[in-house]
Amino acid sequence: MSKTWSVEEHLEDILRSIRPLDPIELNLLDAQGCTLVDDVIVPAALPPFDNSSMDGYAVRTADVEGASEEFPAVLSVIGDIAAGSADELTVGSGEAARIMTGAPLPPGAEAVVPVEWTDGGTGGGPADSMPAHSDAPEGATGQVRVHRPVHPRQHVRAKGSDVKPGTVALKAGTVLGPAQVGLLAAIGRGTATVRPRPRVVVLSTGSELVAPGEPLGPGQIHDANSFVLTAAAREAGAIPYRVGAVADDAETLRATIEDQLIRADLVVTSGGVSVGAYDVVKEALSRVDAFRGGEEDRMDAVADPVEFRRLAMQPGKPQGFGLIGPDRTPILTLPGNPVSAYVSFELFVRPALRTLMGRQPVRRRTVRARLAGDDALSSPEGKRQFLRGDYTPPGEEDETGTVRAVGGAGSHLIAALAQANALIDIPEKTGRLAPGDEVTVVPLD
Ligand SMILES: Nc1nc2c(c(=O)[nH]1)N[C@H]1C(S)=C(S)[C@@H](COP(=O)(O)OP(=O)(O)OC[C@H]3O[C@@H](n4cnc5c(N)ncnc54)[C@H](O)[C@@H]3O)O[C@H]1N2
Ligand code: MOO
Repeated sequence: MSKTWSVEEHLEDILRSIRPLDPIELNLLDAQGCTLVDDVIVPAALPPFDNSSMDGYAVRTADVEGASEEFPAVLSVIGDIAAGSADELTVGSGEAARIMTGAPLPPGAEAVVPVEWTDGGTGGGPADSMPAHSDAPEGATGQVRVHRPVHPRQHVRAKGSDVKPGTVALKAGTVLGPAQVGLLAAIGRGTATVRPRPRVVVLSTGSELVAPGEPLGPGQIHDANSFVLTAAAREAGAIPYRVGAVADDAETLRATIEDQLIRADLVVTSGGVSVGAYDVVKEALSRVDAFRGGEEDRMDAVADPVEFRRLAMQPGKPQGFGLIGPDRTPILTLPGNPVSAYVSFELFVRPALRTLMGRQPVRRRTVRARLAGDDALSSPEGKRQFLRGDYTPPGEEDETGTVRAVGGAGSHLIAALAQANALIDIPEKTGRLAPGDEVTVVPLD
């Protein structure tokens, strides 16, 4: 009998064979969710110039010293400085320029008085706001009464106070989320050099499979796996291509996979890897010359056929992995039982995708939790079991969270899988778990 692999051995073997995808330059929004390859250096100061943080009046501080509502400082308004303005206004002694948030601080001015600390040029009490320029163009002229003093640089955002030129804006390895995309845009970068999202071809196999939405004939079931695997691949950050279910015919399957290789950085199949007479994935891919890709690649193909293995794991015992075709595209062949396929995705495909994307860590985090519920759990000794769980994180009174098993161990139980938010990871040597025992949990968030 051939060797039984542990979960870790199988995963290590996969990760050893997979390299991050070559970097490409993408437009900013296309780079969202991708990993930066190099440090991004700030080209110029941000903000690029001293500017106002308030709508108000740019003044010299000496002119408003000691100002109060009772004894206001009266200044001549010399004009408007709107955001985006390139006007050359200089604020002299006894003068103020009406200034908008984000507008460059004019030469001569040292601080900004918010409009609420003035009469807004009306000659009345404290202003709430400025009248729209289009309605009251005279607001940029005349006099303004200032009711409070300001200190130097008050309400001024200094040039470079956000980032300075030559500093690192984002480090290599950063995943570009909305805020990081925003920073790159702010420093003027229209593109980013990142690891692209991997393209994943997802195939399910089985002559019993019918697409959802189509009626079932005798002995048929709806194809769930290609949907769950496509959705999981997308959630992991990949670009999935779902190929409809392929019937149990080795030549059709081989030809379908070969056709798909052109758009695949990784191929995932489900079903057909067990020991039955119609286990077509095994039949199609264990032939050493299955994907020659040309005479010159023959030796590669011989050296690396897809290897089918038995894992000490439940669900997910039968697995296959290899590198196929001229580009040695990784292929993971997952078992057909829907829960087995999904758990296998989480344990093996997701880390492979994260490796292709250059993302760390490649594995999901684990937490410790206490087993909730009234019943003890049994687990097959010698096999690592992944039960579906409903995990509640630690609360105010509870330092370790709790987890309750949902559904049974059966790998056909799709409804329970849909209720779960975690996997309960039970080691090979554990045969029984009682309520209150501590267990390892893999939250699926
Ligand atoms: N004699 C043995 N039989 C089986 C063994 C074994 O060791 N000895 N292992 C069992 C285990 S464990 C698993 S897991 C399955 C894996 O079988 P396959 O990968 O060959 O999968 P299939 O036979 O194609 O399908 C299994 C099961 O899942 C249903 N299925 C398949 N694809 C889909 C899909 N896309 N959507 C929904 N359901 C799907 C299929 O109808 C079968 O019921 O083998 C055991 N047998
Ligand atoms: O491994 Mo099977 O996946 O136990 O149902």
